Amino acid sequence: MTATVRAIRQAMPDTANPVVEVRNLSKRYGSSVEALRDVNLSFPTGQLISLLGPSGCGKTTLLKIIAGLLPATSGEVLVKGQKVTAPGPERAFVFQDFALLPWGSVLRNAAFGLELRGVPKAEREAKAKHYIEQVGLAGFENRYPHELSGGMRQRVGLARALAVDADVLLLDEPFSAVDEQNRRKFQEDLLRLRQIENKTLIFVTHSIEEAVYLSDRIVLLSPRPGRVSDIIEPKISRDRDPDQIRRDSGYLDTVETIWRGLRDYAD
Ligand SMILES: Nc1ncnc2c1ncn2[C@@H]1O[C@H](COP(=O)(O)OP(=O)(O)OP(=O)(O)O)[C@@H](O)[C@H]1O
Repeated sequence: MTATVRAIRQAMPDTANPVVEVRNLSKRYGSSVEALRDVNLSFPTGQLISLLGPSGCGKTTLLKIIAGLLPATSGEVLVKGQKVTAPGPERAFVFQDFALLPWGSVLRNAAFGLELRGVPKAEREAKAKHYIEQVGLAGFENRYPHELSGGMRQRVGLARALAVDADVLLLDEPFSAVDEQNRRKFQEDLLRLRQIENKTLIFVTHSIEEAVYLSDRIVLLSPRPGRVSDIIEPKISRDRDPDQIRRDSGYLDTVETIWRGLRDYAD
């Protein structure tokens, strides 16, 4: 296949089949910090969408408001048409530090979201085992977090999020705490899981390359107060070798376009 990467700039986000809608969302911390201003977005079902923008532009704030972990100052978030007022079973949040229980085994940690929901032990462990296998940790069920590498801990966090069977996975810089090798491997795993699970994944990243490589859609936020400055859809045919994709001129052009847009905001 030729011309596999294409960047399309959209004047308006489309509204086809959105699972998450963000409407006129603004967020202030106290009276002095205006984190987000009038953000409007729609997140189509089954897509992988990244939030990209300069440090402090409100990416994590936006993710946490969608998760229901933080209240908006004004505006609203709808998930499957319902207004968000708190965390809910249709959303799972994967924290930057994976938030694992140090005293819990891999199995207990992966099943923890289900444990909180009161799912019986046998049922939650069967589900957790399935996802432990899916994320490549079969055989490590009885290990503890301190016995695992950063990349493996990250996988446990992902298994936990997958096990609760949420429609939307919210990932706050899921790749930041691991080395480059694990980062790339985890990226491939996310793409594979996305194909078989049909979840909507919304993730925060600082890496332009990563956003272009992984995303169906990239939301670019302006410096604080964060507003949507652009939405870019890198059209990538992922049936090729990852290295080939990363050498594709269209991929590189998209990275360059975004970099030029963000360069002025770099420290
Ligand atoms: N609890 C808080 N109280 C006051 N200000 C806050 C709080 N949380 C975040 N902020 C401020 O709000 C702004 C947005 O923060 P946020 O963490 O959402 O940005 P970000 O884009 O995720 O940043 P980074 O890329 O550096 O992780 C920043 O200026 C931050 O300092």
